[in-house]
Amino acid sequence: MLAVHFGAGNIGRGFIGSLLSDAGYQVCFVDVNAEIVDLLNEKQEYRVVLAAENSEETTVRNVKAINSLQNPEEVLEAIAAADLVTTAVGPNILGIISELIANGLKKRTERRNQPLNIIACENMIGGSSFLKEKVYEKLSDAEKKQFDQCFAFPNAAVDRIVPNQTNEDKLMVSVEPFYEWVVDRSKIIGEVPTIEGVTFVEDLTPFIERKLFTVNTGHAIAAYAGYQAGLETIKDAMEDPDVLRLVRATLTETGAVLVKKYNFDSTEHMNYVNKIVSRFTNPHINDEIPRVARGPIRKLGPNDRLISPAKQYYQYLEGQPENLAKGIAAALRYDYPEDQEAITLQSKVKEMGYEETICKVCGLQEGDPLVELIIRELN
Ligand SMILES: NC(=O)C1=CN([C@@H]2O[C@H](COP(=O)(O)OP(=O)(O)OC[C@H]3O[C@@H](n4cnc5c(N)ncnc54)[C@H](O)[C@@H]3O)[C@@H](O)[C@H]2O)C=CC1
Ligand SMILES: O=P(O)(O)OC[C@H]1O[C@](O)(CO)[C@@H](O)[C@@H]1O
Repeated sequence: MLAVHFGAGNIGRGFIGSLLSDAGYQVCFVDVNAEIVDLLNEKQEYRVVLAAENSEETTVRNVKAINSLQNPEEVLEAIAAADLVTTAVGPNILGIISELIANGLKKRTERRNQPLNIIACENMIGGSSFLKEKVYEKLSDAEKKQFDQCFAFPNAAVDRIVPNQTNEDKLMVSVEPFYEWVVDRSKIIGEVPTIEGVTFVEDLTPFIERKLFTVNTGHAIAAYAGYQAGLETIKDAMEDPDVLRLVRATLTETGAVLVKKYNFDSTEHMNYVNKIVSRFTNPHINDEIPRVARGPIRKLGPNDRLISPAKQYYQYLEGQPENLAKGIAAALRYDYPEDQEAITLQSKVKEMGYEETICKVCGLQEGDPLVELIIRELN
């Protein structure tokens, strides 16, 4: 069995590639990082080490890689032969890889009539659906019909903290022990793949919202508030009483929305929140704030981890999401000079002021109570 995985980065090697290899797939990574691609082809294996007391280590074997900049034709061949395609490249890159995926799938339809699932493993709602849209933009109406018969893009939620790696062994990845990979079974075409560690569910929405509005909201708040407090790592941020208080208060707000919307058991949900807060404070993980804060414009988007739960707070509850607004204000102030989105965000603020920036970046309307609440926090 062959799995073609786009993105041999932290989550690609440290999570998706590792589970797929354990499930018996040969994993063919596709990446633009020549050093990583060459090393993967040279060694054909890499180490995954658990960031925990016992530093348990496993070796992921039977892997290879293609440099999509140098050998795009090879990528098309791999897609034509694949039993599964997955991605972990970042939401902004999905549009870029969609051309190769479209062409690979076209090649496949010329060769064989075998169904294929393409699963985007990104921190976003509807990642695979978005990738499908981008792929379909490149097709004729007849090709779209043909693709509908053969290919599916089930959405997924992936959760494992894999910080940026600074190991001497460039392929080795240090990962937290916890992981969760949930896939929308209702959209799978053909046989449901057997991958230990993947949970297939009929309705993904509660899972992805629970994950995005808890792990990712909490992490983002720790990062943006921690940055404003002059701190360097998530661990430092979580040790700061003010940041910790804000993270917990925010997760109480998102938790209240989730419990109301999905009828979750509130005690169980609080246990989930506590587990996540303890993951953020894992002493074996050195997670720098700029990694977790990266891409503030994306993270401030209307359907992402900060604005979406804040909007839903008004929909499902009484009162206002005061703490989410504090976190959003910290995100709007994020000015890390090595983050291109932070630079763009700050130039928008300079040019248009906060109100217009919030409306444009967060997709909110002037006069919306959430806009007013955020502005209050910024003053
Ligand atoms: N690191 C983590 O803990 C988690 C990350 N994610 C999600 O996984 C995705 C990837 O994140 P990370 O692995 O942390 O990032 P990363 O930066 O470590 O990995 C991304 C990889 O994609 C590659 N890439 C960039 N452009 C490409 C292209 N055009 N074609 C093929 N490969 C390309 C990069 O060279 C890099 O190796 C993101 O959507 C992130 O939100 C989800 C859960 C956990
Ligand atoms: O990968 P993104 O969306 O930029 O955000 C970083 C987030 O991803 C994670 O790496 C994994 O969920 C978290 O550590 C963090 O909340």
